Amino acid sequence: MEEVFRFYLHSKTILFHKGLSLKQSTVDDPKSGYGLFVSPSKFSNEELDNETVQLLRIPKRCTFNINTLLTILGDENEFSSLEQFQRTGDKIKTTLREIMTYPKFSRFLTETNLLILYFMIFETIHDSYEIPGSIEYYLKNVLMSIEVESAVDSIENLAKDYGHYPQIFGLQEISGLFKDLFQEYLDASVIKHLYSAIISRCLEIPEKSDTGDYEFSVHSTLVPILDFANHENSQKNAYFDVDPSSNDVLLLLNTDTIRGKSSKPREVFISYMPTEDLLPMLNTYGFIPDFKESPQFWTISFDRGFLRDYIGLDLNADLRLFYKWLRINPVISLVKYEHDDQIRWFINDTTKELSSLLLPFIPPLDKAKNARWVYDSACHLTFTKMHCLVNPETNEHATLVAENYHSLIEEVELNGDDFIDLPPLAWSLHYKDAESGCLRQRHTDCEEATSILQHEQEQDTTKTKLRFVSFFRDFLKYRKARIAMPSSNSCIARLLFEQEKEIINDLAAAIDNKSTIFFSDLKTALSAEPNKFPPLRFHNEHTESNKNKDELVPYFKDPSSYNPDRFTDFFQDEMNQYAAFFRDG
Ligand SMILES: C[S@@+](CC[C@H](N)C(=O)[O-])C[C@H]1O[C@@H](n2cnc3c(N)ncnc32)[C@H](O)[C@@H]1O
Repeated sequence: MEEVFRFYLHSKTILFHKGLSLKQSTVDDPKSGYGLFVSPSKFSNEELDNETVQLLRIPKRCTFNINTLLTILGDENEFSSLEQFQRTGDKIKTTLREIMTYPKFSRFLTETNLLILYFMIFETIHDSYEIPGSIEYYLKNVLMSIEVESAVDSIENLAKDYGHYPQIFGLQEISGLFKDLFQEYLDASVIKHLYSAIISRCLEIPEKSDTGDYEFSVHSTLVPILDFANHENSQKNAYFDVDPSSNDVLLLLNTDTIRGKSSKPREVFISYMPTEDLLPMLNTYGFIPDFKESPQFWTISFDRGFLRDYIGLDLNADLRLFYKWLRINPVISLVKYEHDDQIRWFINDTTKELSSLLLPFIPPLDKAKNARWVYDSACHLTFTKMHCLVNPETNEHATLVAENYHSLIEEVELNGDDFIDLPPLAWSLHYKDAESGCLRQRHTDCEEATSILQHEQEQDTTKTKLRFVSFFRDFLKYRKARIAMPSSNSCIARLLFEQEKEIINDLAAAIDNKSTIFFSDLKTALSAEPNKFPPLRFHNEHTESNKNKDELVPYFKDPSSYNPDRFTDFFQDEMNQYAAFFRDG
């Protein structure tokens, strides 16, 4: 890699500070590879008087993002002849046109994926077609030559144990897409290598727009040489920025990190992720940073099968169906934190999403006499009733309408999606009316339920959390057994399993020893927030469980004899609320 450094240094396209060099990283992790270094003695006193000093200036035309690639490929001067320029251009156009016809392609259209797609095309055609020199050099000597491993390398096996993590599931889908598109031309290992090399080196680089005064857009970009800077939040001494006058990318060193220090070379560190969310870091960069002083996060995604089979709650249907109908993301944030000289994992109950996850754990009303939530296994008849009232002309075919709703609901309940895209008319909430104190029941969505129950949630927080902790302890036991025999022994899988075991052991011990489990009980402010939760998983081609057909409610029950008042005191309100759905349907 030193040769690559020398190549760019001598090419004079990129401006280097004379104190900058490339060496093996000082980070004690076999994944750390090469890193950038500065020699403090090479900085003048004048430079050290400033807050920052420029280590690299990389002109926009030397970087690779979707816009710069189009500019390079559209420039005839980048090719040896007009004929070569046209030949390559035509080949790329036809290849892209074919790829666009791939049925699932639009689902994966992100800037990073397009960038990967272009480089895969370059790798496929570079033996027979001319590729502009700057692209070919970077592809051959950087992307294809570096050592890299990300979760995509062992994704098929990882997905067996972690497929319920949306990030792993998503990676499996995208890796399947690139495999489908390029397996005829490239080895599976090359496809994975190129994918990992690009995602681990891409940076979100701002670019000043030509139009607005201070308008910037951000692009997923590969930046030669800057992409050798390693991540270390606790020793971060540099950052990248853009020169708004030229859109050149700059690497800037904070001079206080070298001022008055020994003349020994120091590694340059930037931050890939200011708040360390460990699964995305492992997925993208293939390593998990050591815990220093800042909190680290992990978002647990509950196994959908565990939710389906869990019997510890007094629900008359499974927890998976509850979360699906109410569109609740079955995930919970955890935080690794140092408290009383102990570093361990806590449940991060500072997120607003937790109240939705806890909805099914709110204790029953009146000492268990009244279930809090009731599932209506004949809810297709509520759908039918509303449908026929909104569309009176369908009344005479009510049985047929019921039959249709029955099959639709059966399908959406059993598919692999995390949510059901229908009005939430399957679960009925039982609650005490805040004003009258009377018992009421109604169908609600998650927001409505959270707001209705806010008062009770506050009163019953301790009981609700206790019920959740009991569920969570069972979940930890289930996961411990589940990952006892990992289905992959790749390096990434080992890191992932070790990390999950650490989490399970910490939290199981805390629960068993009655130590603090919830972060809020530490009575201290959390200095960082976790990243946004991963999206709900969408996997409707897959059937999750095969319920015994005998268990299913027959659809032929006479719709006219069905009385929805058994489940709601607000039938008319609900019908008005969802009328548009039934009218459209
Ligand atoms: C943008 S590249 C940085 C240059 C890279 N070290 C190389 O040799 O090409 C990102 C990769 O560097 C490694 N890396 C960066 N920071 C690291 C750290 N703190 N610990 C371990 N590996 C790190 C990971 O392999 C990551 O995927």
